[in-house]
Amino acid sequence: MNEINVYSEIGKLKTVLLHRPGRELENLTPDYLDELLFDDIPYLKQAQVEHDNFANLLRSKGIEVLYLENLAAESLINEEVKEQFIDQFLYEAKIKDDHNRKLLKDFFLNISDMQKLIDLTMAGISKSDLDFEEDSFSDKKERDNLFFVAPMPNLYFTRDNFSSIGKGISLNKMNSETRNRETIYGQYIFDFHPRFSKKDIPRLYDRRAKTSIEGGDQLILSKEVIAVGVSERTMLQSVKDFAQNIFREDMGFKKILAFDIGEHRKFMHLDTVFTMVDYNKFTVHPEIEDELKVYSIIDNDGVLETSEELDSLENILCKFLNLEEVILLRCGAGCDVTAAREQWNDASNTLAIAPGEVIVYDRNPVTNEHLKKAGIKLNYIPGSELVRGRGGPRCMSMPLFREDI
Ligand SMILES: NC(=O)NCCC[C@H](N)C(=O)O
Repeated sequence: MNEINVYSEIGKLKTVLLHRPGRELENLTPDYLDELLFDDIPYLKQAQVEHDNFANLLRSKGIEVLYLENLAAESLINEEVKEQFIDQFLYEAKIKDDHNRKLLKDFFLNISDMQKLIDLTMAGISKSDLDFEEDSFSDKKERDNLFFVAPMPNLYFTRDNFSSIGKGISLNKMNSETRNRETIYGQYIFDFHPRFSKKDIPRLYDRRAKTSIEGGDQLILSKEVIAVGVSERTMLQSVKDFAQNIFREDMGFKKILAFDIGEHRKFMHLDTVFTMVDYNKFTVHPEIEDELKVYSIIDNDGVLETSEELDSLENILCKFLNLEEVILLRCGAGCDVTAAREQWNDASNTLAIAPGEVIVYDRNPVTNEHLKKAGIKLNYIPGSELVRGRGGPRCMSMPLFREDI
């Protein structure tokens, strides 16, 4: 059996990957918020309560919930792999000072519990955690820094650093340094984890690529069509490279739609403004509709053909998904102020767990009511702390297996 099977956005969800927020959130401080892509510092205890509630809801629907941190720990299968991981982790954490790199390496090597080791690499290591000689820093920037190793607070957005697509995975090159460090866990899971490493899972993108692509921009609209956002995080060139790899693997995907949503922090990925909730129903943030440009990319005998689609979003979706009608459910239900506020709080970032059934934050009542009136079944989760990282149910989950529709 394949471990990865994702040919839609809405097929019944069977297995999903989460990351329970950990101490990395407590290593957020005001001076680092911008660099670490956060708007505020969540209260960890409450964020964990909210996240556990999300995981329990998924389990109550019969969905297998896996945790990134557990898979990563289980991937350090022997001392050799452990040491290779530590070396690569420290290299990517840019510990320039040889002396401190050696001390940190010894510190990590001495941890025999792999879970503890992984959790620490995620949380980061502050200067107050370890008793190192400050004077040994040659570089002023390193001396002034609060951390030896910076935390990775965005890990609970498992949607972004790699994506399951068809039977393959796109191990993404992230746009920011902080998020690109996260992709090391996916690398070790797919190289070494007993459940995933032996399955010949096709690789659809390389985390060392030159241009970035992020999972929040990758949406599987049908078994033939993938939408990819061209955004603050994903370049058109990356979409073309990704398309080439998709067509090479011959998994049945025939068309890539590149949705150019512009570069904005408030909607950094396509899934913050557009998600699929049923066979012919989509959430959409009205602010993107006027500016949106859509390009279709197909494979013509080994050569990519790209053309701009000059039509409304509805008509483009009808055409490419072979549908008679599509319904766009606008965030804020027609009110621009509500749309702006609720989109900021991830009202359009729904996670479909079956056709017509989604998980949403309870804090967006207007958009939620609009979806409900359109016949969508809603499951609510609280997210007052989780939302401070700017992501909703879709951002916080990576489906590994969906039933085909
Ligand atoms: N798919 C998503 O939109 N994920 C949310 C990512 C939020 C995170 N703070 C980031 O800026 O990358």
